[in-house]
Amino acid sequence: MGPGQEGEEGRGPGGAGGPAGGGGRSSSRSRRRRPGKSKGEAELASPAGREGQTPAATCAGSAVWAALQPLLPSRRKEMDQDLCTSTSTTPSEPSLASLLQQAAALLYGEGPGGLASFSGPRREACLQLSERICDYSWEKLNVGTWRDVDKAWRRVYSYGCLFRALCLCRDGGASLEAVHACDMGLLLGASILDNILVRVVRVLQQHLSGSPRALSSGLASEEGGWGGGEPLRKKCRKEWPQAPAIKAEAEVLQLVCPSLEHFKDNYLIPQKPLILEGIVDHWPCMRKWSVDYLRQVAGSRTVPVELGSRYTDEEWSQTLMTVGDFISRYIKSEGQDQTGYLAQHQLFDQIPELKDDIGLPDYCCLGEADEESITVNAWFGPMGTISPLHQDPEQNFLVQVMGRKYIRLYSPQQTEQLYPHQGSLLHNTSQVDVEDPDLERFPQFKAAAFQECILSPGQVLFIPARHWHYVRALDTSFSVSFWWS
Ligand SMILES: O=C(O)CCC(=O)C(=O)O
Ligand SMILES: [Fe+2]
Repeated sequence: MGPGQEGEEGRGPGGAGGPAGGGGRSSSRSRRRRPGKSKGEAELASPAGREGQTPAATCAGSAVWAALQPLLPSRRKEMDQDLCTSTSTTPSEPSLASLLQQAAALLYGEGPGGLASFSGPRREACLQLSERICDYSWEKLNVGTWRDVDKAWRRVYSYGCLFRALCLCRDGGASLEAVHACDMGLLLGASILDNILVRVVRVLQQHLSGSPRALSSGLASEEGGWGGGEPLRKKCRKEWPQAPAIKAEAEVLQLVCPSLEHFKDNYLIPQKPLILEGIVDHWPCMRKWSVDYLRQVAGSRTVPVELGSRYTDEEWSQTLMTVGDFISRYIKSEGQDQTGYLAQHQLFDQIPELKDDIGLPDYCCLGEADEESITVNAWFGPMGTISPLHQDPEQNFLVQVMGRKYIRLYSPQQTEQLYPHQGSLLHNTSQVDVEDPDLERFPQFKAAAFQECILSPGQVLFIPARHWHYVRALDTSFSVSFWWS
């Protein structure tokens, strides 16, 4: 989970948590393990991809190091204090605390040179330690369900990733491996040193040379428990009728910029769905974002991707890959018979450049909780992604930025007719395939009252808390959801 990605809700079983930065949805498969030390990781750790020691590389290393140093605590003592907090709650692991202290000692050095003189054998030794720290904490992250993983272990993992990234780019300059190390910390670790990994990766991005396309590939996707491996053969729903005919009597109402009062009295309080128009037209994403723009800004960043048509399928899994690879494999590739979905991911905490392109719907101020508690998720995928019928605990503004989505809504009063899965993991998900229901197994479903719409770019759907929603992308689509209370 990325910085601040503590929300454990969403489609899929709420509350199980998930490391993919994907909060609850990722957790929808908490029975799946997080990615093991993968082939991808092994490749990334191989010397080949690391810092060439050419004079040019060394020069690049000096420039990036000069930019990174101000981000780090200026004195080792400050880092030690933070390390102590990170390890104080880990179940007595003196050896690990000592590994962290040793890595910090190598980073800062004993002499007057301090951080500036971090190089050569000190860097080599620190790199080895960082890998041991990552491996050690990785094991801890992979035991039991994500929800039960001690946050202290996630902080330790972040430290391992930070040390690793610093070592990788010292001498050799910014590299994709270093960006990947930071992203792993952001996705699976917990915030350290006031979210330093976000700032480090921003500096690395600024120093990476090469075309965005070149930057977007070359990192192997994670394998292991999150899928990868055998490609799925399940067809996505490309053969579905593009846009279903919307029944006039079931269509969700649309209003252009209603006043806060009007929205509150007529939709929020009575918990009625509504499409709001004209409220996000001025957001930069509405004119800036395209598949190519996303590749340019985020191509080299590692993100969680869901593989398979829907998270309720047995074959469904999750993997990690760069945005660039995701776009090449699942968005741009023709005839891809497997669906990939960058779903329910707090991308904007991971990549603040993209956050600058979005805003916060004004109507969120009607909530009682403070702004910081609003969960903002990205949903980026090809035509045919499906979010099975499910409910979330909070109010939602689903902002459509690119492409269209077919959405079906059922009020919580209809719950019995929707046949939620039994048991705690998928209790917030219906067993019914909305567009192809098995009416013999689920006879009441036919009688359930619903509303529906095709959500187009610039439109914002208000989904009241606990309203059941089913979503199918009709085009390559990017939506941003705001969960608020
Ligand atoms: O767009 C989707 O696929 C699902 C969105 C969703 O479930 C949500 O925003 O809560
Ligand atoms: Fe949802």
